[in-house]
Amino acid sequence: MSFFPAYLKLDNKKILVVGGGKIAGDKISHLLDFTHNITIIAPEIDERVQEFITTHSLPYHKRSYQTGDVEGFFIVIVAVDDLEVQKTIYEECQKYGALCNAVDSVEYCDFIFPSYIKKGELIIAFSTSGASPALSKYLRRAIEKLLPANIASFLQELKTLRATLPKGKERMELLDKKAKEYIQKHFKG
Ligand SMILES: C[C@@]1(CC(=O)O)c2cc3[nH]c(cc4nc(cc5[nH]c(cc(n2)[C@H]1CCC(=O)O)[C@@](C)(CC(=O)O)[C@@H]5CCC(=O)O)C(CC(=O)O)=C4CCC(=O)O)c(CCC(=O)O)c3CC(=O)O
Ligand SMILES: NC(=O)C1=CN([C@@H]2O[C@H](COP(=O)(O)OP(=O)(O)OC[C@H]3O[C@@H](n4cnc5c(N)ncnc54)[C@H](O)[C@@H]3O)[C@@H](O)[C@H]2O)C=CC1
Repeated sequence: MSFFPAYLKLDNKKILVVGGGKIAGDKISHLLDFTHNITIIAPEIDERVQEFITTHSLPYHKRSYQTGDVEGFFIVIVAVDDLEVQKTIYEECQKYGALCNAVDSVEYCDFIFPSYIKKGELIIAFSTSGASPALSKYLRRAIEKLLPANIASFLQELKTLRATLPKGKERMELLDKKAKEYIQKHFKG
């Protein structure tokens, strides 16, 4: 079965990152686009992770993972270089009902990170279901180049129109027409 693409609301949801190396840094930098509610547990951390902790006042516990640490977290990212630790934490997540992402094995993932483009409120995500993260990355870069420079502000314009005009057939037709014309103009579709 493939992964279901969903966009999660992270307000008031606690996230735990276990590990503080290069990959933990990558995951934290992506999470920071969406939330600052991130706790880190790791005996050693890279300079970049230290910078994230300092800049965003993230709670950091300088130690190895201990049984029960996942309790109270909505999402847990296991960015350690040890598959046994990933398996143990994944199993604990199942027990405590936390969503687990293990960076070394799709088998221990309840969800996986997509590659994404964020332009204001437009978020385009790419996933290969774990088959080729590199393909996700290069596809993201290629698609990003095709996007009109003003797409975020155009989206904002549509959002405002949508919020101010009364709901109904007229609003629906106007928004559809504006979106269609914009896409046709920029993509010759
Ligand atoms: C399953 C998943 C789980 C997860 O991490 O959530 C996962 C797993 C693994 N990645 C590995 C390797 C690489 N990962 C990247 C890059 C990214 N990896 C990301 C996501 C994911 N990686 C999830 C699936 C995504 C999908 O479905 O496409 C991205 C998209 C998003 C992000 O990191 O936030 C981000 C690009 C961000 C961007 O720039 O847009 C690169 C390239 C690079 O670093 O430049 C390489 C080397 C090239 C290669 O292998 O392709 C390895 C092997 C490790 C080893 O060999 O030692 C595993 C483990 C395994 O495969 O078992
Ligand atoms: N999913 C992805 O996108 C990718 C995943 N990987 C995988 O990610 C893993 C991590 O890679 P790096 O960050 O480069 O490794 P790293 O060696 O830089 O960092 C490992 C971190 O885990 C911490 N750690 C180790 N045992 C721990 C424990 N019991 N409790 C808490 N923290 C612990 C260490 O202190 C360190 O901060 C590797 O196994 C690699 O194969 C690699 C490339 C991409």
